[in-house]
Amino acid sequence: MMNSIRNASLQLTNRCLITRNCQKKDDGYVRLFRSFCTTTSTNNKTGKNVVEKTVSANGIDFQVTIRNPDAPYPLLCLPGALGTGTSDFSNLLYDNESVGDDFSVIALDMRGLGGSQYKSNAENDRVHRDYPTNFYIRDALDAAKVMKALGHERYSLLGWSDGANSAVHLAAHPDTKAAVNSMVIFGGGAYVSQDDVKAWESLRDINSWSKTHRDEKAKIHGGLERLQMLNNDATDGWINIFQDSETNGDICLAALHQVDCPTLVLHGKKDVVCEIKHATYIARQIPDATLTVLPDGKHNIHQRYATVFHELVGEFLEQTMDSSRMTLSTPTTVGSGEDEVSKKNDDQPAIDDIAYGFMGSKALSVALKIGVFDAIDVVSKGEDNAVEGGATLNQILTHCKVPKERLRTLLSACVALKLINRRVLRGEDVFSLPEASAEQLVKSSKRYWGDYIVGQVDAQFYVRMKDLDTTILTGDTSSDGYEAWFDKDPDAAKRYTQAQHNGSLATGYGLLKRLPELSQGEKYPNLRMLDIGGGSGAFSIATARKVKDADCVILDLPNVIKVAEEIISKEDEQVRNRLSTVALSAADPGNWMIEDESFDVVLMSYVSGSISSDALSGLYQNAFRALRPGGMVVIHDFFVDNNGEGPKKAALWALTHVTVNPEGMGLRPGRIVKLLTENGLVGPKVEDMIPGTTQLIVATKPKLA
Ligand SMILES: C[S@@+](CC[C@H](N)C(=O)[O-])C[C@H]1O[C@@H](n2cnc3c(N)ncnc32)[C@H](O)[C@@H]1O
Repeated sequence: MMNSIRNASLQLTNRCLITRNCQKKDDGYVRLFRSFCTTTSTNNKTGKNVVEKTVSANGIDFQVTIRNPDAPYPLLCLPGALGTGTSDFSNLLYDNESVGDDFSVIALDMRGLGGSQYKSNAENDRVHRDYPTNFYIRDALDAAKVMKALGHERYSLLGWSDGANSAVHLAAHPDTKAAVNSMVIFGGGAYVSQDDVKAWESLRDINSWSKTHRDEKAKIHGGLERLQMLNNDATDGWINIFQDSETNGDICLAALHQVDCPTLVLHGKKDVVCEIKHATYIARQIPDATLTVLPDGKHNIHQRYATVFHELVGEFLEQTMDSSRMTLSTPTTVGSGEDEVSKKNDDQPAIDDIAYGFMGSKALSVALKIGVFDAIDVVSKGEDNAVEGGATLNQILTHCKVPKERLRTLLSACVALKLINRRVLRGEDVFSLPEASAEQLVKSSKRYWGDYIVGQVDAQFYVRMKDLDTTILTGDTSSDGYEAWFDKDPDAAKRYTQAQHNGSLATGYGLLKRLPELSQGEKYPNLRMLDIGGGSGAFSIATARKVKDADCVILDLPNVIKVAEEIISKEDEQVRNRLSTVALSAADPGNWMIEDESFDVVLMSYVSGSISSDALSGLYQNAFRALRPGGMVVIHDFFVDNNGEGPKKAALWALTHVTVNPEGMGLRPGRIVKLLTENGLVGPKVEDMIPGTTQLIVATKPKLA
């Protein structure tokens, strides 16, 4: 992943032109160009003006190859691992149809590679290509310095594979981001996993690569021996990023959130070197990003589909070249053929669905309350039921005590909403449940979460949403935050907490599956977890049930803790004994009563949006204190993507939450990642939890040096 060598069968372009400006020696190359900005000019076969320059920056003589050096808009191109400017971007540099004559394509050889192998002002003093854990950032800062030396204050960026990762850092770093007008990245990855480590190890020996690929790279790097050495170092470097407790697998996770230039993420759907999930992830985390997928593309889309690639990149650069910001967001898929560029039109809003949405929500909660779904389930499973797999209106009536005509109207609404199916049998309506309703809306089902819909969504938030207009305008609510609400109204605390329980229990089991390190015992042999804003204790209960010897502390407001204790008391003794509670407000960071460095995991599920944004940093600081070195913070919540466009459910939940906590933060991963890293946590990773609804952020407290 993240490098052009992982896929040994990768088809390389045959236009590796690096040797044109280097004299080959037995161990590699010696420089032809020594002084700052030495230039040699070539008119290649296309008639385009391509020059090579040596530029001194950060004590190294870097080689750049530039197409159209006098064009007004510079585009800095960063190659993949063990690639060079000319080997990786020969199409952009030399094709007749590239990205347009307004752009000056500047392809850089990274330090220690290709033509950038010598220190400035020192005869034949070689630069060793090493891979410290911050090498992506170092490459980014090198590249920015080169552009400065070339006189470019502002430019666009294009990065492939490892070069994409460095491009992200360049566009995110506080010292360099102002220079970046827009960015195109493809084939890059955001993080390293154990699977990546295995894959890299399997390709450490260059004899495992295809001969063509090995020979191409050997030609660039001065022979097989040096190539093997470089590949050993690169492989160790990538693996170190995974193993190091500071980076913790973070290639550019935290940096993504700091990128604020318009970004085009391109990816080949069939890329096995860097899977499409990285591109999807990156496009969601960069606030102003759009993702375009080439369905048949692999890792080398810029070579295999050069024409389409140039069109897409050229169009994007043209739209962003005057640095007027544009909003790009809709993921698009383009045809695999070069003539098939087609983009989806933006969907139009379903205004009537939105306007009538409250009616559907109410239909669902009333149907739950009067037991319509349970009735259909019971009747259709009854042995003496003459209507196979369903229930008639009269049969439902025997369970739901409401007048027939009104029940019929309610059933019609539910059928229209697809909550219930209708068919006609012997002239009579027969109602049945679609799979989702049977699973989620019938009380006896394991995945039932109707309590939450009725007890929280309908009884509490539906009512509060009536005041949203006032709250948005003035910040006034019927109670000021959860603390005041639940202190004043213990019944509300009880109802809210009970309603949450079932749904959160299921999510708690889901979390254990998602984060196997919680349950496998290797990382945390006697897991100790602090569950801040733990509510009913659902996540802790799920953990204590599933993880032998796990010990969980549930922290919440006093009236909530009373309910949690009731719920815990119903657990088996061996589970109950490993659950304890603390009644405390997490919104008061100064009044923290938790022992330092006593937990492996601090969980905050649906809490970050429940307290005022002013208190959030203090809460994360306390979470950091509570963790042992190597321990992790797990934040689960409704996050709106950094670009503020959705997911819809998260965006609507955030709005609803304003009616309880008007001083709360509109949660976006980037904002939370920033707060976590400011409070000392490292390697933050964001991923989906409940698809389209909630996300998870995991970050680690570094181990002691
Ligand atoms: C939506 S519930 C989530 C409960 C639980 N974490 C779960 O996911 O099931 C939010 C919880 O945050 C708690 N909470 C809100 N403000 C709090 C505060 N200042 N201190 C402690 N807990 C708080 C609420 O009482 C409530 O239990």
